[in-house]
Amino acid sequence: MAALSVAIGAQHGLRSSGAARPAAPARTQPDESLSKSLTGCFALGAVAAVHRKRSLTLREWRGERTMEINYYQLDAMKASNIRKKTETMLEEGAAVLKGCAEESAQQKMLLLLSSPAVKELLVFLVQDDLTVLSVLKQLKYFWSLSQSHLAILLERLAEQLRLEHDLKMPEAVRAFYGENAIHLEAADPHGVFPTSIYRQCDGLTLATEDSATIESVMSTTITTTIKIARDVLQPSNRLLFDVYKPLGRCVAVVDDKVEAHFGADLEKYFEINGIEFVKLVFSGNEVDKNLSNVEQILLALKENWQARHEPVLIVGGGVIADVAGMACALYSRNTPYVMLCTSLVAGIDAGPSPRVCCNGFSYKNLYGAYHPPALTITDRGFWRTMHPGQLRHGVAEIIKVAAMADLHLFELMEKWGKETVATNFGTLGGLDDPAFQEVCDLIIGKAMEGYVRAEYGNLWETHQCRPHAYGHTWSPGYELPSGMLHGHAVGTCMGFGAYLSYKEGWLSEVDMHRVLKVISDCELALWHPVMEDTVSVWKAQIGIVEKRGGNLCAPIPRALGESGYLNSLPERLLHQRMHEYQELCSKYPREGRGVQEHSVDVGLEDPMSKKDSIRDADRCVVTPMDRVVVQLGAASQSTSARAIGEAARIVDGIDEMVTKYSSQPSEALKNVSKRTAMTNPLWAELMGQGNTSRLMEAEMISGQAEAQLLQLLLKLSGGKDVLDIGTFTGYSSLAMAEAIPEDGTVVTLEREQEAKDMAKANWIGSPHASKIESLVGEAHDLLICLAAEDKSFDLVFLDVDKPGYFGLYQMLMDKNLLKVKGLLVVDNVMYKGEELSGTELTKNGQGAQALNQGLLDDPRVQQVMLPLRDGVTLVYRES
Ligand SMILES: C[S@@+](CC[C@H](N)C(=O)[O-])C[C@H]1O[C@@H](n2cnc3c(N)ncnc32)[C@H](O)[C@@H]1O
Repeated sequence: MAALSVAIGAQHGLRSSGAARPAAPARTQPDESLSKSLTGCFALGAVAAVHRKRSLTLREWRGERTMEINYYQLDAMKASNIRKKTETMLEEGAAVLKGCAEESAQQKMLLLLSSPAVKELLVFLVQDDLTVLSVLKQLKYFWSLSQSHLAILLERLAEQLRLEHDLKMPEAVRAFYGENAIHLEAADPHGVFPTSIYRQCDGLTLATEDSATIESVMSTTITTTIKIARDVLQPSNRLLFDVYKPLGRCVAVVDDKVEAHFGADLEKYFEINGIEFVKLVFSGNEVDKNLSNVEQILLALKENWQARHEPVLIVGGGVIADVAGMACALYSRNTPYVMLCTSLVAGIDAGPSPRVCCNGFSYKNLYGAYHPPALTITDRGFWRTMHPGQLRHGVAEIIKVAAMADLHLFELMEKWGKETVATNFGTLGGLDDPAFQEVCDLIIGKAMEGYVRAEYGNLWETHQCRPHAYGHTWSPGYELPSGMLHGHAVGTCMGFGAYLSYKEGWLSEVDMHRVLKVISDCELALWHPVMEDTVSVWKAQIGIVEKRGGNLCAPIPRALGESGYLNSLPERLLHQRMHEYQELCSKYPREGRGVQEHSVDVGLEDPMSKKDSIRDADRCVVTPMDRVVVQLGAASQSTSARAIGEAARIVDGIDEMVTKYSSQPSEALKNVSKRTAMTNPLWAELMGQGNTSRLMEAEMISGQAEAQLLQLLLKLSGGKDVLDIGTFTGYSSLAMAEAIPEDGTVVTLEREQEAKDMAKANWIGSPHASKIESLVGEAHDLLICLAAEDKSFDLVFLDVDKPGYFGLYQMLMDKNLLKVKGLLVVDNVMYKGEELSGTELTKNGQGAQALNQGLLDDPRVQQVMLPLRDGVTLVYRES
């Protein structure tokens, strides 16, 4: 109903906000089907309003099947008031429609909106009784899409009436609705200027009289709909039509593998329905579930002028649901999306999940947000193209819900589990058996309902009584090393949980075996040899206790279909129970092993082979110490993330400590900071290439400690003619300029004009800036010029591309650019510890090594290498 108010506001030029676009994409013309559906929509609203049962199923009303929804009980008085008004409106509306049967849809709508009974009801709903409005909003979102989209259609129609047709709304009618819109600005801004029709927020703010203390309590309402449907891509199917037709277009993020099978069907659907379709295809592979993929999606959305109120359509399985859902959470801080699930796991678990996420630095789901879809559609028709092994492992998620929360579903799985697996859930067999088809839908619907009931009631995961974590307590310790598909790992852990429940005296022995049997019947694993390493399983338990806020809180069935939580399992007992459980599994078919239980068995890569070393090595290695951390992580995959994080903290701490206990830089030098560098396009360019800010900071800016060293060396030596090779931010030039006498000079060389300009800007304000002479060009060419001018220097700081180091050094020596008794300071001589690690050297590593060796071989110099940051060598020229 909030959107209905928008429709009314739109008559008066009050527009709902959306992203500005260069040119508005062509919008859909309202068609005749609109006027046909009008009467139905009004009737739907009427029945909803007066229906006083606590629960109502759509099946009762429209003969379709959907989940049962609980509604608020309406106050009898309000209901009868609405009923009266609605009946009057229906009568009057029907008469209006009858009297203008030959008119256009626009004309019909105009007449309807002008009718006194319609006007009265619409305004009554939003103005006189906001409680009822909120109830109707629930009904709108949870019951019938056609009703909710009436509101959007009204807005579009009103806009078109105003802008594109000669049909003018009479002033009196416009004024009537206009007054209502003005009222709403104060009473319910969501009703007149919404940016989202799926979310609302409210806040209660209290303050002391002097406003010195302000307390606020905020609340959020998120609405969502879940549909189990068939033939969603049949052009006659209304589900996607109802969302996107009123908007005029659909921007979709599609999994690349789904695109191969269903891309053409998707295009056809939107084409036949006259809806502009923008298809963005992205990888749905676990290995690509990273932040840069999220960024790519964000960019694609921006390039297509995605507005924050248009739901993005996400088509695919669990990975694309996570990654594209994450992009939607970030895009304009929160953009709605519709999830069209094409895999079993997505269809009952990841798809409607309120959690969206991506991996980072090799940690699974390091980044994430809570952002449920506005609409989730599960159509098992898509599963016919799934690899049977992929489908099978998804079944574990159904058993999980069944054992923990739904005995009826559990019994269905006992009876039909085998057959659903064998037929890809009725898509590769059993097609001509309507009863079996019904069973398949029922199983999916029930599993979905269980999931939604548990997860949406604990949206922010603010407590750990999560039945859905059944099968996820100990398996994280061995899933990755085993190479098992997730569902099989969950299967083993569910079996173990059922055994623990039996040992606790919760499940009877018979029921415990029922759980094990259903897992086994569905050809999922109960046991895997990797579990013999019970020490790893214990480590996993420690990790999970940490994750669950200090509690084990392991979900296991208390009875079949009922959740319980085990909060204590001492180490010795865990080892013992694991051995007992192994023995138990050995008596099951296949000795408890699953069918096609490994990722490689279903054509996927072994996740271990793709598991990049612990901290995204290439990006994080800046200094030799960084290399130590990476080696530590790579040495043992079982090294806990915490230990590696601790090592990283110490390594980072070394730099911090050196900085802390060295003399502090001048204010001018402080200004030449990382932030200054970040404003430069060079920074953006390097970031675009995937470098991190840490890399930029450490590699490109001569750090504070090095600057202090340069200053001390100059003060000690009394040098006043200085050459700085590699200007970049100008930090080292300015540091050295500060340390030389008034008549001293720093000549600084840089290949990039942009860097020179940035450095110059950074020196403004320093009284020492006048000592700096800045030259642009290749260092090699500029050295030739300087030599031709007979220039020579007391101190040279060399800090450019490493492959050129040795050649430049030879020029400095051979052309006497470095004075005898002068000092050369060279940065990055350890080059990220490449030589130390014994790995193949990069060109930069080779460049640093060539210089190091060249210095050793040159009798004219004496040098010392200092392990400061990335290694600094001091070279004294003796002859
Ligand atoms: C490591 S940064 C220098 C950092 C600088 N000392 C500071 O304090 O910000 C290296 C700079 O040298 C420049 N450069 C690299 N190779 C060069 C070459 N062969 N000739 C001239 N400039 C070069 C790069 O463009 C970059 O700006």
